[in-house]
Amino acid sequence: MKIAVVYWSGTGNTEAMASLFAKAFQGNGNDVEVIQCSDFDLTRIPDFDGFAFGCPAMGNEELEDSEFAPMYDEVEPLLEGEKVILFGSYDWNDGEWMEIWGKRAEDAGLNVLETVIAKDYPDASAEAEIARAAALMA
Ligand SMILES: Cc1cc2nc3c(=O)[nH]c(=O)nc-3n(C[C@H](O)[C@H](O)[C@H](O)COP(=O)(O)O)c2cc1C
Repeated sequence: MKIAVVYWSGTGNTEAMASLFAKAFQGNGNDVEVIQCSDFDLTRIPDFDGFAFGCPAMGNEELEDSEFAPMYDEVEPLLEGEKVILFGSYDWNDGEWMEIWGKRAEDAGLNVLETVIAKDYPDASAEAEIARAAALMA
């Protein structure tokens, strides 16, 4: 498969998760492109068979609103039935933003294979969770 890993990261934690996803996808024999969200738009969708979108909890349990959310709002309606994994880092809450995001994506008809969250920088257990989730993209 050709997989796009599309992410936003302010302080590098979600970026580290994106790198771990890329490594895991590649280890499973996929072609991977890691793309900053501002470089991704709807014209790129046909290039890929699967998508991993990464964004930390921002605002008040929200997606980052200046770069990630505008991109995601544009592409989500065009991803019906597509395989996606959603991931991101958080800190002081309990991951509610990802529950909201996952439900939103399912309601839009995306095939959400898994959601993965990491508190701050991804630790060894987050890395294992990423490897397990990445194997679902097949
Ligand atoms: C403006 C701002 C808003 C945030 N809002 C939340 C939040 O609503 N819930 C939460 O658990 N963490 C929140 N955080 C913490 C970040 O999600 C956390 O630091 C995360 O690891 C950042 O990921 P990054 O390094 O990929 O930018 C916020 C951080 C910032 C700077």
